[in-house]
Parts: sequence; structure tokens; C-alpha cells
Amino acid sequence: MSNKPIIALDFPGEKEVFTFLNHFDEPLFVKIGMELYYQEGPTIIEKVKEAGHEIFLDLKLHDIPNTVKSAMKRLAGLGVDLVNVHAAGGRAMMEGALEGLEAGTPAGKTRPSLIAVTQLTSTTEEQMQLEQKINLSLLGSVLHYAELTKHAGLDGVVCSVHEAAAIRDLCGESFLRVTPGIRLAGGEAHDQKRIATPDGAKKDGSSLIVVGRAITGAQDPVSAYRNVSKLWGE
Ligand SMILES: O=c1ccn([C@@H]2O[C@H](COP(=O)(O)O)[C@@H](O)[C@H]2O)c(=O)[nH]1
Repeated sequence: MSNKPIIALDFPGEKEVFTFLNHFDEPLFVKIGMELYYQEGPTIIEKVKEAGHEIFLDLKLHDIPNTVKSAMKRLAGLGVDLVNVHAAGGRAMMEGALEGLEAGTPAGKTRPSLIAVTQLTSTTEEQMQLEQKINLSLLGSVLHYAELTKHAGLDGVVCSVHEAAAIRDLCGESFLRVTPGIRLAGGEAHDQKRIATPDGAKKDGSSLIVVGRAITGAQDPVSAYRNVSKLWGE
């Protein structure tokens, strides 16, 4: 897996995706999320792969262990590089996800890396305590989920940049810290609450950054991508 900024392809369909991708003349690392996958299905994965791009399939599975295991077995055959679940689904669910992924990875192919979402980057500490009734600091909750994820045998977590260094200290350098909520300095936060810049992410312990609207919504997406990459150090 490369270290390039992961571009979130949050577009309504294939046409918009390729209009965007055709501005670039290099292989990218892209994220396909719920909006695009639910509209286009697995064929969008094949087409984006054929175009030479690495893929993070961000479906954030969260269900009973058996259902997640079976779903992961199917997703493993798509040939993506990175997939995820919600850590709140629990240790048995995460172990099931890993088993399904291992069972479904075709012989001779590398198993996709598997990570778990801790607390969404759109969540504040106050909201988490009030709505999820978690009686911990936000960092405490994220560290708890990171440790649970590590014990389940997964490869890392989705978190914000604000928690990345503490997770690295607790779970080790090789345990991935994939961080959305990335904005260029002065950029609009939109619905994100725990944000950071690409250079802040590098300094504060992210392994990979996920960038959507700061690139896809820019007047010149290629130059926004170059700017993010430069600040990230890629
Ligand atoms: O905690 C999370 C988990 C996933 N995401 C996803 O990342 C991108 C971020 O997009 P921006 O436009 O850069 O805000 C988006 O696809 C989310 O679904 C996240 O933001 N936070």
C-alpha cells in the first residue's frame, strides 16, 4: 500500500468519478464510500482498479459477527487494498471480519488491510458523552477502541489526527492510523469536528490521510491535490 493522500471519491456516480479522475495522469489512492458503492455496486471497483488506482473501500461494516464475516468474504474478492468496520461492533465482530477477509482472499493475492473506525471525525467529546452515553474523554474512548481493535488482530484504526500520536504510542508504529477530517489552513470544516492540516497530520502521527472536499470541491482539484501531497510530504 502506498503512502499517498487518499482522495475520497464522494460522487453520486461513475460519470462524475471519471470526469474527476481524468484530470490526473498518475495512479492515485482513492476511497470509495457508501454513496458511490450503493449507486454503482462492485463494478465501480473493477473500473477504478482497471484505471490503475489503489482503493480504500469505506463501507464501515457494523452488524452481528456472522453477517460481517460473510460480507467481508465477498468484499475480499473485489481486490481492494483497504476495508473497514466500526470498532463499536465489538471484538467478536472484528475477529469475524478478519476471518471472512482471510477466507475470501483469492489464493496468491494479498489480503486487504482491515481497519476499524473508533469515533467518527464528525463527533465532538460533548456529543459522544451525551448521545452515546460514554463516560470517558474522547481520547479515552478512541484509545479503548484502538486497543480492542489491536487485540482483535486488525491492522489499524480510523481516527482523527488529534488522537494519532497517542494511538501510535499505545499500539505501535505499524498499527495504522488513517485520518480523515483533513483541511487546508483556513478551509471550511463542513460537518467535520476534529480537523487538521496535512502537515499537522504528518507531524502528529498519522499513517495515511483521507481528503475529500478540500480536493474534490476545489476550483483546481489537481493543484489542490499537489498542494496536499506536498504538505503531507509525498
Ligand atoms: O471518522 C471518519 C470516517 C470516515 N470519514 C470519511 O472520510 C471522508 C472525508 O471527507 P471530507 O470531504 O474530507 O470531509 C468522507 O468520505 C467520510 O465518509 C470521515 O470523514 N470521518
